[in-house]
Amino acid sequence: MAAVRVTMDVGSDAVAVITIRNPPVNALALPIVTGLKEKYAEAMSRSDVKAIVLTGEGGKFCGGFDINIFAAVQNTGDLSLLPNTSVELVVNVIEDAPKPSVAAIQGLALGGGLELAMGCHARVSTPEAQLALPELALGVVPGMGGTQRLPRLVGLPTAIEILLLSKSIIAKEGKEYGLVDAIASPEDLLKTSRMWALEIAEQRKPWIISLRRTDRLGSLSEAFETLKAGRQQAKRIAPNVPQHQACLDAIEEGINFGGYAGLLKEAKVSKELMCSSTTKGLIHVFFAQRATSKVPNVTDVGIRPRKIKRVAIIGGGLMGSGIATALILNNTPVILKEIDSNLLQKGLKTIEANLQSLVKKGSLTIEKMNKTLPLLTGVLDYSEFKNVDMVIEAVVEKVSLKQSIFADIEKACPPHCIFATNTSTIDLRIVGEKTHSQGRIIGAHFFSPAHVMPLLEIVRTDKTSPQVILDLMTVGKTIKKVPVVVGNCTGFAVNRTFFPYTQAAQFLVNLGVDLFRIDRVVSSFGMPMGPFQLQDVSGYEVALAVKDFFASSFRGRTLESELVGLMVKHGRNGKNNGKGYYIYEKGQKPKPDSSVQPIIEECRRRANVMPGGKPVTLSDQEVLEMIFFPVVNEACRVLAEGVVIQASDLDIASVLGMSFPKYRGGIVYWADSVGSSYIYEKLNKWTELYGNFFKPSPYLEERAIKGLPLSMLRVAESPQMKARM
Ligand SMILES: C[C@H](O)CC(=O)SCCNC(=O)CCNC(=O)[C@H](O)C(C)(C)COP(=O)(O)OP(=O)(O)OC[C@H]1O[C@@H](n2cnc3c(N)ncnc32)[C@H](O)[C@@H]1OP(=O)(O)O
Repeated sequence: MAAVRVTMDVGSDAVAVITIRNPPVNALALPIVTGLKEKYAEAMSRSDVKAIVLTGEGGKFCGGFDINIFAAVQNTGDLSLLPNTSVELVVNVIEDAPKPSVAAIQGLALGGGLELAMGCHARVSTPEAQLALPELALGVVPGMGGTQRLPRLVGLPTAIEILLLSKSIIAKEGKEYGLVDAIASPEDLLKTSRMWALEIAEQRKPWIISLRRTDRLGSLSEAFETLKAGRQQAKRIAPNVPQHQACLDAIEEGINFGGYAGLLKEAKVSKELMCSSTTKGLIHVFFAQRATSKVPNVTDVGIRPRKIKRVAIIGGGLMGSGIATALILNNTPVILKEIDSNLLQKGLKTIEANLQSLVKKGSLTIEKMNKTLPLLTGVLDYSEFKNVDMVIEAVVEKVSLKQSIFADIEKACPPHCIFATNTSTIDLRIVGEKTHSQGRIIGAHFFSPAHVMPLLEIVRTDKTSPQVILDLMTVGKTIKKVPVVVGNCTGFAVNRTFFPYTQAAQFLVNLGVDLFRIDRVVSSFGMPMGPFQLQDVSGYEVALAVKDFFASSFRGRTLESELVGLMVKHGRNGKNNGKGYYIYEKGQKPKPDSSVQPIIEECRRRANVMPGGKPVTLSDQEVLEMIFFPVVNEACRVLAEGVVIQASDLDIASVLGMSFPKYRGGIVYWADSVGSSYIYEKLNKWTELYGNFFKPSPYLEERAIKGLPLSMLRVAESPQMKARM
C-alpha cells in the first residue's frame, strides 16, 4: 500500500513544492498533519527556499480532514484525538509564516482541504476542480478556519449559501467569487503556482492573509441582516439539527470580534458538536454508504465490469421514463419500448419534460439537454433489441405480463444481455420462471422519481451471476445512484422493511388518531412528509397493487384497512387528480382536506378496532413509536434472513429510498440508539392489546434479552431460534 506522507521538492527557482500523498483522496490523516508541519519547518529554515507551493498527489488536492478520526473520537469520547489543525497548522505554520504559500489545486479541495488552501496566500486551480466546505452535511462545522476565511474571501452572503447548503462549486465559479486567484490548465498548474508564489515573495503580488481581511464583509448592519436571513434559512432547511446555527454562531463571533476570535469560537462549537447524536448519525451514514460498494463474492473476486453501451427500457410510464431520463442524462443511449404509439409518445414526452424541469431548476443547461435527447429512441417492437446490453422492464406489477415479456426478450436479445426488472415487490424467480436465463436476471429497483431519487436497490437471487451484479452496480454508479445489493424476497429490503409503516399509520387512524396529526408527528421526526401525504404523492394504485403481495407473503402479521379503497370509491386518487387526504392545487402547498373526515369515519366503523368504541389517547411519542417500531421489527427479519449483507446497508437503503432522516443514521442505527429492549417491551405490550402485527420477531427478542444491538448480525443462534425464524 502506498505510504501516507508529505514530500518536499525544492526547485532551482527557490520554490519548495510540498505535496500531500494519502490516496485515494489525500485526506488529512494525522501523519499528513505532522508531515506538513515538518516540511514547512524545513522550508522555513532553508535559505534556498523563498516561497512554497502546497499541492496534492494524484490529481487531487485534498478531500478534507480524515473522517476516521471523527469516528475514533465518537467511539472513545476522547476529544484529545483531534489535533489543533486550525491554529497550530493553518495559522501558525502556513498563514503567519515568513515565507508565502500558494495552493495549487487540482481535482478537489473539500472541507479541511479547502481550508488549508484558504490559509495560503493565494490559490491557483485547474478549471473543473471541485471546491466545497461540506462539513455541515457531516454534522460538524468547518474546523480549520472555514467559517472565518470563506466570508472574508467571497463575501458573507455567498459564504453563507455555500456553507449552509454544503454547496460544491467549480474553480471557475470560485474565481468569480474571489476564492480562487488564477485558473491554470493541469499542465501549467505547478508552473503558474510557482511563479505566483515567487511574485508574492518578491512583493510583485500582494501577500494576502485572508483571516485579517475585512473588505468583503460589508458594514456591520449589512452583516447582521445577512446573518439574520441565514438563521431563518437554516431553520427552514435544517430544523432538527444544531450544526447550521452553530456555524452561523462562529461566523457572527468573527464579525463581532475579529477572525481570530472567530477561529476560537469555531473550535469550541466543533468540539461541542463532535459527539452529538446528529454528528454520529451522519458520520455513520458516510461510512455506511461507502461500505455498500464492497459486496463479498462480487467486488472481491477479480472480475471487471463490462461496458454497457446501450440499454432498452420496456414501459414508458412514470418509472420507465424516469429510469430512461437518468440513463441518457449520464450519456447512456436508451431504446424505449411501448405497446402503441400513443403510449410511446407519452413516454417520450415525459422524458423530455423531466429534462426541461431540470433546465428550469438550473441543474441542466439547454445545450446539455439538446445533446441528451438524441440518445433516446422510441420503438414499438423488439427488432432493435439485438443490439442492447441490458433491458430494464418497468411495466405494471402484473406477474403474467412480466413473465411473457421476459420470455420475449430472451428470444430478442443477445446472449450476454442483462435482464433487469424494476418490480418493487414481486419475487424475481417468479418473474423469470418462463426463461432459461436465471443467471442474468436481476432486480433494478429504482425509487420514484427515478431520475431524482438516489437509491438503486439491486436484487439478486441465488442464481444471479456475480458478473451481472457487478455490471448493474457499475451502471448504477455511472448514473449517480447509490447501488445497494439485496436478496430476493417480497418487497426486497426497502419496501419490505417499510410495509408496516403505512399499515401502522392506517391502524392508528382506525384507532381514532387524527390522520393529519400522524403526518405532522412523522414530519417533525424528520421524514419529508407523513405516510398519508406520501400515499397521495406515490399514487393509490401502487398501494392497492402491493397490498395483496404483502398479505400473502407475510401471513399473520399484516393489517388490513379499507381506507385507500374507500378513498378511491369516493373519487379521490391522491395527487393524480388533485384530491387525496390533501388538496393539491398548482403552485400551492398541499392543504389537509377536512372533507375526508366522513370517509375516515366510515373506515373506522368498518374496522371497529377502537377499544370500547372510543378513540384511544396517545402522546406524539407513542404515535411515532407505534409507526416506526413495527418497521424496526420487520427490519430485524430482513437482517435475520440475510436480505442485506450488513445492517448498515439497510440504514443507507432507508435513508436514500424512504428519506428516513439521514441525521438519525438510518433505521437500524436509530433503533439501536433507542435500544432493543425498549422496542421489544413496547411491541410486546401492543401485541397484547392489538394482535400479532406488533409481535416482536425472534431476532429482536434475542437481542433485547441479551442486551445486544440490532446491528450486530451474528449472534450464536440456538436451533429453537432458527426454527422460529
Ligand atoms: C476540520 C475539517 O473542517 C473537517 C473536514 O474536513 S470533514 C471532511 C470534509 N470532506 C468531506 O466531507 C469529503 C468526504 N468525501 C467525499 O465526499 C467523497 O469521498 C469524495 C468526493 C472525496 C470522493 O468520492 P468518490 O470518488 O466517489 O470516492 P469514495 O468512495 O467516496 O471515497 C474513496 C475512499 O476515500 C475515503 N474518504 C473520502 N473522503 C475521506 C475523508 N475526508 N476522510 C477519510 N476518508 C475519506 C472513503 O471513505 C473511501 O474509502 P474506502 O475506499 O475505504 O471505502
